Amino acid sequence: MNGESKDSAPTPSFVSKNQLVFDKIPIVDWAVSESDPAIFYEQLRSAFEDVGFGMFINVPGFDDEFQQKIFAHADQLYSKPQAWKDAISTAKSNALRGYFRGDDIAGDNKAHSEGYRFGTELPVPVAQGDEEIPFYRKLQEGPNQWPAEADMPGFRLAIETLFERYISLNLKLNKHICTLLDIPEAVLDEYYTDFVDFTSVIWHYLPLTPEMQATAKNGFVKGMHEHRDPSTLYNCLIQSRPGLQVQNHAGEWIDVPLVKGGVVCNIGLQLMKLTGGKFVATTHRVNTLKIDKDRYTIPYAFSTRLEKPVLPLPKFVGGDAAKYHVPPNPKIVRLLSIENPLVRGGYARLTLFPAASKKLYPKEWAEAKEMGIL
Ligand SMILES: O=C(O)CCC(=O)C(=O)O
Ligand SMILES: [Fe+2]
Repeated sequence: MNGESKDSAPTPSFVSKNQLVFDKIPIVDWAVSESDPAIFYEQLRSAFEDVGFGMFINVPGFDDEFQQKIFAHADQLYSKPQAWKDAISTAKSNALRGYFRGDDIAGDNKAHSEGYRFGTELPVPVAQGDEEIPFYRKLQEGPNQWPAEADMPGFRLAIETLFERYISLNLKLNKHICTLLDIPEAVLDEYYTDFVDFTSVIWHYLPLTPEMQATAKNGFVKGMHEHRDPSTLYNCLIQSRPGLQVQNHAGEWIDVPLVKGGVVCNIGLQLMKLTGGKFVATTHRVNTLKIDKDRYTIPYAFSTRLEKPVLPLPKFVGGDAAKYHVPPNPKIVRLLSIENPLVRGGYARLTLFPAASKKLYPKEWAEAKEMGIL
């Protein structure tokens, strides 16, 4: 049994006393946000408080036709020869921008996926005098590696259009979250940088083969390891096929369905902390056993200010709102116990992209292994 499956087996201590044991992902209908706010906010509350995930429908700009065009670009990208993809490898970018494989790493961290990572277009950080640039800044700041336009006509424009639409969704969702929590919008704004700092990946999950099937443990073949999103308030994602699973508060894995034109949004650990546990960051994974054809997903999240410690807001101090939610994965508990938000954020990023970070940050990767967070 490998470490991952040991961690994913439900243990008797992982039973929530006060949290709804959900068996499906709530629908949040953006179309009723204006016509019937009471219904909308109840849907949003249930998604973020009871489950930690919502399937958002009727989000402007995310219709199925648009999403299919984006997935066609992803399909074209991943159909390119391996050497072409390796030419834009994350191995050339300290900020882990570009292409990487999740399956060229041995052991527990091997995942049946490849990815292409983006962030805010920024220069590589330059050291002043004899100052050392810390690893968490190197991981955060740098330029993207776009493919040549002639190789992938229209790709950059389409992906940047998607990012613009995600920005608009995030800005509106921030407002709705503040309304739901009954806090001024400025409170949330303080956790963001002055410019839009974001992280996004185009994931390609490889379809199940008999060889992969033979490695199944506890009904799981690793597309992505189980985790909670560490360094974001929340995350939004479009998907071309099912495969994502969310762990309910009794330890069972619930499939996230494919809803055409839907956007999956889930709470990250930062927002859980900020709300004293009122909003719940829920463990999730991608199970290749559920994937019979190539699956593409594109998550997108605003990054929070690296240096700003995230503590429960005054109205959530005391944990009255906090539900009893025992994190099931000891690796996540160890990650969360790192005090310094900068270092914790850096390690969090390493754990999300182990295949890419092992090569670029061997020292920090070995440390993370040693600390038991990888
Ligand atoms: O691709 C998916 O379905 C999940 C991705 C995810 O959980 C992540 O990027 O944090
Ligand atoms: Fe995630």
